[in-house]
Amino acid sequence: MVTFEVAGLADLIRVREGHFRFESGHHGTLWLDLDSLFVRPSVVAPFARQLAEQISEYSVDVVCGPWSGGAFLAQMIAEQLDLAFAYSQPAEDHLGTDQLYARPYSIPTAFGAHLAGKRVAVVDDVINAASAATATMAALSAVKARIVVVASLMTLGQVGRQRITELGHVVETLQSRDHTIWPSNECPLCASRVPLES
Ligand SMILES: O=P(O)(O)OC[C@H]1O[C@H](OP(=O)(O)OP(=O)(O)O)[C@H](O)[C@@H]1O
Repeated sequence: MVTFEVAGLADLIRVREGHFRFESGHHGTLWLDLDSLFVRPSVVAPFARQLAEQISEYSVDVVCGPWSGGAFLAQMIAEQLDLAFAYSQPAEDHLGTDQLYARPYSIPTAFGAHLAGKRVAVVDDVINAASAATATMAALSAVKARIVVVASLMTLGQVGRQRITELGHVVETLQSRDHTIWPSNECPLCASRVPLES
């Protein structure tokens, strides 16, 4: 079942069980309600501080996260380490399909202009399939930034973490939770005709 390594973080995140399709196009059984995580920044701040400590080992210039949860966390960590901040934004379309990793992200021009040659930490509140994190990494590469670490408060399962590792990057996290995800054509819930949750 669940192993939460950092006391208290679990209490901030409500988990729903069911049959879900994620931004990556994968299907899986857990949906984390992250919308309320940043309602009170002072509650998340101790966890952000702990992740900031891990990131500080990598001589980072800029902390960058995908909009929106990753960006909120990136801004907190950038402030705590007195570093620059940037965020990536997802394309408006490319939602709700089973095609894997189809949603591109981009860096807003005002932030991208300062990223060439900089050492960047990519942070996300949660890494599941790593759709947001790896699309952010591609967007950072497009503006010639150098990714030196990828970090999250929590990783779910192995698929996303493995994808980042295969791209040659280190993942730092505070805690991990089991989660199995599948491409839609391998999803046992689809095979059992369990409807997707909205
Ligand atoms: O590793 P992944 O499979 O990409 O999943 C993790 C992403 O999902 C959540 O974002 P969400 O899509 O819910 O958008 P939000 O941050 O705007 O709530 C979370 O904030 C991560 O960015």
